[in-house]
Amino acid sequence: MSAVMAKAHKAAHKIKWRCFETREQMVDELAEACCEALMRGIRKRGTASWAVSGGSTPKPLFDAMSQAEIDWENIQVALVDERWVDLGHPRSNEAFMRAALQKGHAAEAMYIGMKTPHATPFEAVEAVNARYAQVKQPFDSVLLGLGSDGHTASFFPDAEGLDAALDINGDKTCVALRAKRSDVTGDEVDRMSISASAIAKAPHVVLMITGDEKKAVLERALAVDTHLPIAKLAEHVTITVYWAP
Ligand SMILES: O=C(O)[C@H](O)[C@@H](O)[C@H](O)[C@H](O)COP(=O)(O)O
Repeated sequence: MSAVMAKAHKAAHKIKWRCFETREQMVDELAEACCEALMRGIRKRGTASWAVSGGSTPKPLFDAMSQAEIDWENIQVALVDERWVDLGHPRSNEAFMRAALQKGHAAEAMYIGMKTPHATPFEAVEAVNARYAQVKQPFDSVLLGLGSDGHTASFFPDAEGLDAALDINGDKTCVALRAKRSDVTGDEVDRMSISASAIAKAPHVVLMITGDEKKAVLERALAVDTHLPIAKLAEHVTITVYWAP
């Protein structure tokens, strides 16, 4: 690749890498960065909001954050995205968030989930946006994850609703999607997600990933598979990647 092309490639996304030798080091640094972003929000406007993802990767970060002595009483913790299942379902992101984070000092925060009694997220989207209108916007910090299929938040490749979800000029905080069924989605193809435009307004957006496979997925998405949702989001949003083996 020529130097000019390499530069053009580089300019096409706004990803910053922070690579660590161990997961413990990564979690320490990321917890500090999230605390700083939330405290900055509190200093400026009295309250802060943190949008968090499900998945297995954030668990140690939630453990660390639950012990952080920050002003949790003035912090709202909301979901980045949700599978359209009830709180009692084993794959509920809200249940995971509450079990992993709503303890220790972080028990004092206010927690906001996405699921409503509506049959589908498309029917629920107005109600969920009304709920999220109570959450401080823009989010002071957004924690994203990455799937092996290149999805982040609930921006699944080829999902119904994906174009609206990725519209950087969109005016909705929350959007409904229906993913194509895959090994990654499992049965839960119906989704609610915060939108790319809501993520883009946040001053602190991080993507937490571990292991060589996820790193390779991200590198390939940014360089080759640029149609994948994570690459599309990174065209418009400055995202700091926290990676450890
Ligand atoms: O709603 C979901 O389907 C999950 O939350 C999902 O988006 C998850 O964040 C990624 O697939 C990464 O998952 P792991 O952290 O388990 O690898």
